[in-house]
Amino acid sequence: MNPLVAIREFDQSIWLDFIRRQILINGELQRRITDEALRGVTSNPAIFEKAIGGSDDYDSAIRSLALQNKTTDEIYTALAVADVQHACDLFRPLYDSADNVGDGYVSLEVSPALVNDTAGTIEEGLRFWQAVNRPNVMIKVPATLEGLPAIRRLIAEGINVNVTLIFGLERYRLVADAFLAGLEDRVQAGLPIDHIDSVASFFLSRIDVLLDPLLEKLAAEGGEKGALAQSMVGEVALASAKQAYQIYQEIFSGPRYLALKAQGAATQRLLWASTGNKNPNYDDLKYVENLIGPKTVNTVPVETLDIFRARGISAHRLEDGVDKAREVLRRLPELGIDLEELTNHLEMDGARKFNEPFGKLMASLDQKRQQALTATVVPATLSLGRYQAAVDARLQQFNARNFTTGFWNKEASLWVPDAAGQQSIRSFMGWLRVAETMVGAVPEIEQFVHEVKAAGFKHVVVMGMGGSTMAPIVFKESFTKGENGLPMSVLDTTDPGTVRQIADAVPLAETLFIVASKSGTTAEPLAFGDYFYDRLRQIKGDKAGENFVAITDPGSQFVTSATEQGYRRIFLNFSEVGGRFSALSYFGLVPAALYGLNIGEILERAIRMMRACGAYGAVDHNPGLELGVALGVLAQQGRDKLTLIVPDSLSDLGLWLEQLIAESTGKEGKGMLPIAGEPAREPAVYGQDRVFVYVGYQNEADAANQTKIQALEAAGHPVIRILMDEPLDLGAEFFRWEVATAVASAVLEINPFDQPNVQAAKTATDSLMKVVQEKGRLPEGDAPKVTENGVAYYSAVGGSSAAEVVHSFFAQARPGDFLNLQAYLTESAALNESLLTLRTQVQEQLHLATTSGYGPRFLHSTGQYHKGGPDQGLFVQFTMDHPQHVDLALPGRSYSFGTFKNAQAAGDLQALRDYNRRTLRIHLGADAEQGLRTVLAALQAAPLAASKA
Ligand SMILES: O=P(O)(O)OC[C@H]1O[C@](O)(CO)[C@@H](O)[C@@H]1O
Ligand SMILES: O=C[C@H](O)[C@H](O)COP(=O)(O)O
Repeated sequence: MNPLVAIREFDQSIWLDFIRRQILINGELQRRITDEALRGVTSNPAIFEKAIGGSDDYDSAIRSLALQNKTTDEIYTALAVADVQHACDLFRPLYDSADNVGDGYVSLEVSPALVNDTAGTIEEGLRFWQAVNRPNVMIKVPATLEGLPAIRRLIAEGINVNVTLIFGLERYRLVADAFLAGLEDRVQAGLPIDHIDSVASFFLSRIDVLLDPLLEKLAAEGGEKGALAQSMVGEVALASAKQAYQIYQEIFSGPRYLALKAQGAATQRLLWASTGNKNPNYDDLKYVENLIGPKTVNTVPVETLDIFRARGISAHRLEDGVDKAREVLRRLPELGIDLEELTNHLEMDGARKFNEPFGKLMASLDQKRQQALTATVVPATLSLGRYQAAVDARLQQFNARNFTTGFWNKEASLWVPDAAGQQSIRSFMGWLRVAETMVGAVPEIEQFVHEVKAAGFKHVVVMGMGGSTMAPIVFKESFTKGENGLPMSVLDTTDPGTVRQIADAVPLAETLFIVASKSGTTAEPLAFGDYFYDRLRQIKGDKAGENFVAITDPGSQFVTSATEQGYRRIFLNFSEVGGRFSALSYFGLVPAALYGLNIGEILERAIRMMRACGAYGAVDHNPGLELGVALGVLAQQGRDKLTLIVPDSLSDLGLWLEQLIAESTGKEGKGMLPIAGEPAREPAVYGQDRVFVYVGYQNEADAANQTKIQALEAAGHPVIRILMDEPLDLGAEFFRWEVATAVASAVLEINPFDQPNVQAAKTATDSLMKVVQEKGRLPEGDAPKVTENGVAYYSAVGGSSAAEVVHSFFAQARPGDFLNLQAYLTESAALNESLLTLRTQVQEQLHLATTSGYGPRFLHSTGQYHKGGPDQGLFVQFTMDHPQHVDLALPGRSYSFGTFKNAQAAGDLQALRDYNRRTLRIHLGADAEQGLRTVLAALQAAPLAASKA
C-alpha cells in the first residue's frame, strides 16, 4: 500500500509544506489530496518568496493589482490570500467530511516583521482571517513571547491558529497554555469552542542543524564527554519531539483540558515542522518515519513527500525510545549545552530566516509595481482637420461639467433626461470595473482549462449570438492558438449548412460545447445547445452533460435547465454587464483561456487602459473619453460612418466593433455605423460621411493601407490611428472602445445600453414561427417582382428584368446612405468574394458606404442600427433554399434549423418594411454561389445611377 495512505492507520496526518499557484491550477494539489491522502497545507514567508518571487506565474496579477493602485503589502496579501483560498476550496470536501478530525486546513502566516509585535499580530491575524473567509484556514502565529498573547486572543476570537517556530519544551508548554486560555476566554464569554482547531508546529531539522556541529566539535575532543557528545549527534531534535509528545499527552489528558473537552474542544495537535532533512549524512525520512504517532501532523516539503511515497515505512514509532529521549535531553547540560538558551537563538534565527526572504519578496513586488505604473497605453492619434474646433469645444464643455468624474460615478443624467433611461444606464455600468473583478477569477478559469484538458477534450465550440460570441471570434482570429490551448470554433448562425460543417468537423465526444447566453432566453443558443446535446446523448447517453458548459447571468432560466442537463460547469457572469460590453468577463475570457491565451495579461492591459481612462482629470488626453467625444461630435457633423481599416490579421475586430458601436448608438434615428471589410481605397470613391479608423500594429508593415490612409487624411477626411504593440493589447482596446462608445452616446444623448429595435425582428419571427407550428410551414410571402435564372427578386420598386429591379432599387440612393448586404447563406470564400465585388461596385459608382453581414448574426449586432438608426439604409437581403439533405431537424421542435433561419430572414424583412426601410430581397435558390454571380451580372448590365433627389 502507498505509505502515504498507510500512515492514516496510525492516525497521523500528512500536510504539504508548500504552495504555489501552478500546483493549484494544474491539478497537482488535487491529485495529491485524492491519490496520496494529503490532508492539509502549510505556507510560510519563505515559501511564498519562492512561489511569487521565483516564477513569473504571478506577474500579470501583480501588474493588474498595481494598476488598481494597491500598495506592495496589499498586492502580497491579495496574491497569498487568493492561493490560500483556492487551496482551502480544494480541501473543503475533506474538511467537511463526517469522519474528519482537525484536517483539511491551509495555513497562512502573519508577516515575519510582526514577530515581536502582539497588537500587530492580532490585527493582521484578524484581517487575514476575514480576507480568506474560509473556515478551513489556519492563521500562523510565531510562538515568541509576544506571539503568545496574540495566540490566546485569536483563539478567543474563534480563529484557527497554527503556532509556528516552536523549538523548545518550555515554550511548547506556554503555547498549549495560550491555546487553553483562549478557549477558556470563549467559554467565559458564552461562545462555542467546538469548531476551533489549532496545531503547535515544533521545528525539528533546524535543531539538529544548530546542535550537531557543537556536538561534533566536543566529540572530536575525545574522552568521556566526547563519547557522550558523539552519542547525541543527530538525536536532539527527535528527542525533543518525543518529549514534546509526552507533554502533549499529559496536558491533553489533564483536568484543565478535560473541562474544555466536555464543551466540545479538540486538542491542539503537535505538528512536526522543518522535517525536510538538511544533512546529507542523514536519511531523508529521518524526521518523518521516526515521528509517526496518533493525533499528530507532519508537514513535509514536496521532495520529502515524494521520497516517503516511494520508499517510506509507516509504523508507530513516536513512542519508541522515550526513555532514551529523556536521557538525551537530561544529559545535554553535562556537555555545557543549554538547550533552552539555544532555542532562543533558533527563534531569533527563525525570524530572520523568514524576514530575509520576505523582505526580498516585498522588494521584488515593489519593483514590479513601479514598473507597472510607469508603463503607458498605446495612444490614439486623432487627425480631425476642420472638425477639431467642434471637438475641442465639446471637450471644454464636458470638462466644465466635470464629465470624467460623473462618468465613473455613473451619473446617468450625462446621457438621457428620463428616469427610466437613467435607471437602465446605472444598472448596466458593471463593465467599467469587470476587468478588475476578473483578475480574481483567473486562477479559477485556468484551473477549469486544466480540468478540461485532463478530461481529454480536444476541441471547443463556443455557441451564442452577438456579444456572447463576438469576443471569442476576435480572440480566435487575432491570436494564434496558445501552446497549451485547444482548437476552437464559434457557432453563431442557424444556417444548417454551417451547423452541419461544425458537427462534421469536430470530434463530437471529445468536444466541449460552451453555450453562452447572458439572458438565457435567446432562441439561437438554446437551439444550438439542444441540437448538440441531443447528438451527444446519442453518443454518451446520460453523460452528455459532461461536454457542456454554460455562461449566463445569475438567475437566468438557463441556469436551471443546464443544471438539470448535468452541464459540466456553469459560469455565472454579472447582470450589470451587458452582452456587447462583456469581452472582459467570463464570456470572453473562458473561451480565450481554453484557446490557450494568457488571460491574466489581457486583463492587465485592459486595466492599464482603465487606469488611463481613470476617474480624475480632464476629458482631453483621456484615451477613451477623448475618442468618444470626437466620434460623437463627428457623427453629429455627418461623419457617422466609422470606417475601419485593419491589416488582415485583425480582420474580425470589425465584427466586435460593429456590434458594440452600432447596437449601442443606432437608435432614436441617430447613431454611428461601423463600416468593416471595405478595402481601403483612393479618396474619390468615398462620400463626405466617413471617419477613418486605422487599428494595426506598430511593427507590422502594412504599407498599402497606411499610404491610403495618408491620402485620405490629405483629402480632408478625419483619421484616427491606433498602433498596438501585439495582440495582447486588444485587452486594452476592448476597454478603450467600450468607454468611447459610451461617451459618444452621451454626446448623442442616447442610452448606450439598450437595444429597443432588435425586438421588432424577434417579434415578427416569433409570429412566423407560430404559423410554422400550426401549419407546418412558413406562410407564402409576396410574389417576386421578377424571377430570372432561378433567382427571385422581391422589392417595392418595379422592373421587368433582374437588371431593372436592381437598378431601380439603387436609384433610390441618396448621399450619406449606406448599402447593407444581409447574407442568410452558408458562409464561403466564394460568397465572400462576390459580396465584396458587389460592395465595391456600389461604392465606386454611388460613393455609398457599404456593409455586409451573415444572417442571423448581424440581427444581434447592426440589426439594431438598421431599424433604430437614421433612415439611410439600402438593404439587400439574400436567402437560399435549404434542401432536405442539408437541413437539420431540431430535437423536440416541429421545425428545422433551415425553417428557423428562413423565419428570421422573413421576420427581419418584415420589421425593416414596418420601419419603411428600402429593401430588396433576392432569393438565390439552391446554389447560392451561382445565384449571386447572376445578381452581379444583373448589376453590371449598366452603371448604377443614384436619384437626383
Ligand atoms: O447573450 P444573450 O442574452 O443570448 O444575447 C445575445 C445578443 O442578443 C442581443 O440581446 C440582441 O438581440 C445582444 O445585445 C446580445 O449580445
Ligand atoms: O510550517 C512549517 C514551516 O513552514 C516549515 O516546516 C519550515 O521548515 P524549514 O525549516 O525547512 O524552513
